[in-house]
Amino acid sequence: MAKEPIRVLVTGAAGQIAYSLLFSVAKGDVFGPDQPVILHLLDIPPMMGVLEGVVMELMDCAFSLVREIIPTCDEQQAFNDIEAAFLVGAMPRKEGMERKDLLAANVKIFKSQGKALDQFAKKTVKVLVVGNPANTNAFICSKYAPSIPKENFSAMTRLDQNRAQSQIAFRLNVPANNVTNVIIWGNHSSTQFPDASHALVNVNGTIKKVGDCLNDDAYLKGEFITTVQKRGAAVIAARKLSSAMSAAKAACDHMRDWWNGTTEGQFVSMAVYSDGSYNVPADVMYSFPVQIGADRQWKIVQGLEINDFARQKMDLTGQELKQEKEDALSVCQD
Ligand SMILES: NC(=O)C1=CN([C@@H]2O[C@H](COP(=O)(O)OP(=O)(O)OC[C@H]3O[C@@H](n4cnc5c(N)ncnc54)[C@H](O)[C@@H]3O)[C@@H](O)[C@H]2O)C=CC1
Ligand SMILES: O=C([O-])CC(=O)C(=O)O
Repeated sequence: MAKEPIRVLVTGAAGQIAYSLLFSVAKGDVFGPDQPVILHLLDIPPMMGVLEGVVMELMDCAFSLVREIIPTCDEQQAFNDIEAAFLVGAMPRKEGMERKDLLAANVKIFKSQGKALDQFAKKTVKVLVVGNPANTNAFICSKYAPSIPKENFSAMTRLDQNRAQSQIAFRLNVPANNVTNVIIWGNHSSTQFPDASHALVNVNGTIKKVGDCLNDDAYLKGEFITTVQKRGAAVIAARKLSSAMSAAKAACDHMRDWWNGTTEGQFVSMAVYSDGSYNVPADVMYSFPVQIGADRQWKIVQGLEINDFARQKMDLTGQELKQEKEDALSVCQD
């Protein structure tokens, strides 16, 4: 029997990331090749002309899964009855900025959209925040949507995970998906902790520890971490625009795994509501390794060994999240 269409929202729909993201969602890469979608596309009034062009192109792709396209600048219409939301719409940073410098400009968008989620979306909606500073925007969004479980909100650190996985895969000369279980801890910022100490690699059919194959502790504790931490800034310096194709790919990977579940024995990183696991701060959106079942509920992977090196890095990024949260709460009170 044919599936009923689901309503999927993409905000910032006239922007860079959405241009790649919409293609993949419409093609069936996220919700499955047999899942029809009704696309809700939100942007601000001055972008409605550009959005019209995006709608034309989506139509011209002749995707069979797209049942309806709703371009709008009205939050009620955008959030009405949605089952999944990609909250991308926000200002991107420019060269020389940290992502938290966007907080004052962007966090109010997520306060308003939290309220809209609360009022109009399905209570089971899965929300992925991409707009920066993503963790703290997701925290605010959830705070203003008290009728929706906190577990339904997440922020994107999958791009960091993909970057980390790819750095290792190129170094070991294996395909990117042969590397698994790299972890991103904490904030999607330059304090994040990319951790390869639990990572595995499939070498000609044999699963080995990445650390044993690379045999280069100095790299994994040094250049590997800083490359991933600074990759967003490096893309901006080169492109004069922030990453878009790779951000869209990561958003698809994140939502696909949330919707369909993770592969047995593997975990992925998502910034989710922290319960204080691993003694990191609670009540912030902290990126953890998670596993997801067919019920679409994520669970933080427990019991991983944390050494002193990791402890210090996990604490540092946790402190930054606590500070960002305080700053965001005071912006929202204005
Ligand atoms: N979490 C992550 O890994 C990543 C996050 N980002 C962030 O994603 C965000 C979007 O990036 P781009 O698409 O490159 O930016 P962009 O500037 O190309 O597009 C953003 C779009 O959002 C729209 N917008 C602004 N306010 C809005 C509102 N209240 N409601 C709906 N739409 C609104 C703008 O009009 C624009 O069309 C930025 O904050 C960027 O820093 C980017 C890459 C990776
Ligand atoms: O660096 C930026 O501002 C955009 C972003 O979040 C990333 O590429 O990771």
